Amino acid sequence: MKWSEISIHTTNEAVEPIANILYEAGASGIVIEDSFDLNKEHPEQYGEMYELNADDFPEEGVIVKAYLPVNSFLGETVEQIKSAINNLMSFNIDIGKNKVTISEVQEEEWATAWKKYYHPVKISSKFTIVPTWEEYEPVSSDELIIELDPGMAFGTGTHPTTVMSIQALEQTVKKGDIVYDVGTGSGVLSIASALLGAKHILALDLDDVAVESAKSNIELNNVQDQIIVKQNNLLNSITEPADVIVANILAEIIVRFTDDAYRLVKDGGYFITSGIINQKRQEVEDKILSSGFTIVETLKMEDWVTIIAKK
Ligand SMILES: C[S@@+](CC[C@H](N)C(=O)[O-])C[C@H]1O[C@@H](n2cnc3c(N)ncnc32)[C@H](O)[C@@H]1O
Repeated sequence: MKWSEISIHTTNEAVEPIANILYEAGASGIVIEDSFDLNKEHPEQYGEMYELNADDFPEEGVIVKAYLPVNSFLGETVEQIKSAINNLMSFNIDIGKNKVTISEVQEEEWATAWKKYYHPVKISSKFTIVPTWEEYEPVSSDELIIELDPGMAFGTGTHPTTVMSIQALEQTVKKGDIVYDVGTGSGVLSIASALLGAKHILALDLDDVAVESAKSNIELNNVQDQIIVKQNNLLNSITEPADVIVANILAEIIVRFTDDAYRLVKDGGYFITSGIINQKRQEVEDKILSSGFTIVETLKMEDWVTIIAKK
C-alpha cells in the first residue's frame, strides 16, 4: 500500500482542530512537530531549507503531518482537508501561513509500520472487517467476517464510501442474486455480496493490480466459487442482466455509465452508487433519475453519500 504524507505548517492554536480534520479525513497517524523539535530532530534538513527560503520556515509555528492511503479519492480528500482548514478562519482561529505540502512516502519505510493502524472493525449490523494478520473471534453467531489484506489496491474496507456500499448491499442483496461490482478494488464488495448469499458475482476493475488483489482476497474468504473477477472498463461489453449493480467509484465516473446500468439491471433490481462527495450529489442524482431509476435512499457519512436507486 502506498501512502501520502500531508504536511501543514500552522500555528499552535490551530494544531488541535487541524488534527481533528485530518483524522476525520481518514488519516492514519498524525505527527506534530513544533519548530523547536523540528530544528532539533532534523538540523540538516531544517538548515538547508532555511537557507533556501527563510519565509517558509518561521521560527514560530508547528508542522502537523498526517498519512493518508494513496487511492482514487486522495485528490478529493486533500481538497476537503484544505477547505476545512481554511474554514477555521471563520471561527477566528489563526491558521498562520497554512503552507500545505504533499509527498509520497516510500513503501519500504512503511512496509509493515502501517499494519499497526488496522484492526478488526465492525462496519455494519452484520459485517466485521478483519485484517489478515489479526486473530478474531466472532462476537455473535450471525456476524459475517470479511478477511482483507489491503495490499496495494484501494480497500481497507473501512473508508466511508465502502462502509456505506456494504450497508446498501445488506439492504438489497437477496439469496441467489446476480451482482455486478464495478471498480472492485480489493474485492471487498463482491465478498460482502457472496456472504449475503448472492449466487453469481462479477467483480470488474480497469486496474490489473486491483484484479490480482481482488482475486487473492476472494480466495482468502473462500468465496471463489461465487465470484468471477475480470479486467473491464465499467460495464462495457456486459450483456447479461443483474439483480444488483454496485459501484464505488468517483462521481465523475458514475455519471458515465448510469444508462448502461439501467439497461442491465432487472426490473425491480438495484443500482448502488458510492464514492460521491457531497457537492456532487445533485449531479449524480439527476443523472441516475434521467436514466430511468427511482432513488430509494441516500446514505450519508462524513462528506460522502451513497445512493440506492431502483429500476
Ligand atoms: C474507490 S475504489 C473502490 C474499491 C472497492 N470497491 C471498495 O468499495 O472499497 C474504485 C475502484 O474503481 C476502479 N476503477 C476506476 N475507473 C474504472 C473503470 N473505468 N472501470 C472499472 N474500474 C474502474 C479503480 O481501479 C478502483 O479499484
